This record gives sequence, C-alpha cells and structure tokens, in this order.
Amino acid sequence: MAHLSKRFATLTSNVRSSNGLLPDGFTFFPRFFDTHERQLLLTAALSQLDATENIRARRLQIDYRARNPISDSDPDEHLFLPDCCYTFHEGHYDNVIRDYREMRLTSWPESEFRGLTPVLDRLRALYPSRNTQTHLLHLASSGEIFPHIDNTSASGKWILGVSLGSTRILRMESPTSAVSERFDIPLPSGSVYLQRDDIRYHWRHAILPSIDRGMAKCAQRISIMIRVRV
Ligand SMILES: O=C(O)CCC(=O)C(=O)O
Ligand SMILES: [Fe+2]
Repeated sequence: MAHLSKRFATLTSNVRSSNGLLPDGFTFFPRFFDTHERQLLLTAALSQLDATENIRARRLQIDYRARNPISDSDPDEHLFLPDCCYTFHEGHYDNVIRDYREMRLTSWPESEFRGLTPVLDRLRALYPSRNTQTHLLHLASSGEIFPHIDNTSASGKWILGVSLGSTRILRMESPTSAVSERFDIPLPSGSVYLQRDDIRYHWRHAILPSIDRGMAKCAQRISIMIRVRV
C-alpha cells in the first residue's frame, strides 16, 4: 500500500522515513472499503449516534428522510441529513474539537445490519493487537479538530481511524523534533489510517476545516476511532 499512500501525502517539510515519504509508524489505506462497505458502516454508525438524540431531533430526522429518501446511487455524503437535524456540540474554548457529536460504542448492531460482520472482520484484521475500544465521532460541516496528541494514559500504543463521508485533511506534525516535520493527507470516505509508536505518542494530529465550509454542500464526516483499551 505504501506506493498508493505517496500520491496522497503532501509533504510540507522535512519528513524522515525509510521510504522517503511517510514516517515509520504511519500506515495509510486510501481505499480500504468499497462503496457498499462504506455505506453499510456509515448507516450503522449514524443509527447508533441517532439513538442518542433527543425527541425533537429524532422527529426532524424522520420527517426529513420521509421527504428525501436515499437512492442507491447517492454519494456517501447524501446519507447524512442536513446539519440542523443533529445536535452538535460547539465545544468550549479549550476543547480540541469543534461542532461535533460523539459516543463510545459498546457493540456494533451486527444483527440489525446484514453484511456488517464481514466488513468489521476486515477492519479487525488490521488491528495490531486485541482488547480495543471504539468511538464514533461525527463532525458537522463546520466541525474541525485542532492539533493534539491523544491522552496517553487513556489508550495504548496505536490508534486506527476509519473515515466516512466528506473528505477532510489530516495534518500530522512533530513539534518535538529540531527540524519541524509536517505532512497533510486527504482522508477520502472508506480510507483507514494507523498511527503507532513514536507517531502516536509524539506527533500532533488535526482534522482541518472543510474547504466547502460556508457553502451549501454537506461536509459532514464520521470517523470510527479504535484504540487499545488500557
Ligand atoms: O477523526 C479523526 O480522524 C481523528 C479523531 C481524533 O483525533 C480523536 O478522536 O482523538
Ligand atoms: Fe486524536
């Protein structure tokens, strides 16, 4: 997969790595899931997040979907409802994340979604170790994540992220090195990245705001974040 990753990475400064491009500890699968798999994962993730919504939002959602049914040929972004149908949190000034909703997933609704189990099995085969925890993170069209390192006491030495919906840029930067290192990778729907070891502990990551922000276009994105349970 390394040769595929090269085309997607914009290297903005000196990046040390054995292949001359992405640093060791960062693996990227730009097209891990096909259309059917992506839509299944996105629908299942939305169903779990929507179950946490209040009655007013649920009514808005049901009403909107009744008037705007999904067709099979729709792009992934059309599986999202307009931003106003979800209860996104603004985040406080000291939060690393803005305009989002999230949940910890205790289990996937595998019996409700036929075909979900093999899709999850493909994903699980990528995990470097077992005993994991899963979070769903839904960014509004205006949502973004500021540079940060995940809390090291709350999870172990790798983090895996599945991206679904609007393509956003992941920015990786190493503030600790003498020479500043940074690279940007667009994360298309169905892509998967893995950060481990030094990258996970020392590099900051950020999800940049959508370039479509402010336009009518839906720029929502869901990430499925898998971490080691400690
Ligand atoms: O959405 C992503 O890909 C990254 C999310 C993230 O940085 C986090 O949950 O800590
Ligand atoms: Fe993070």
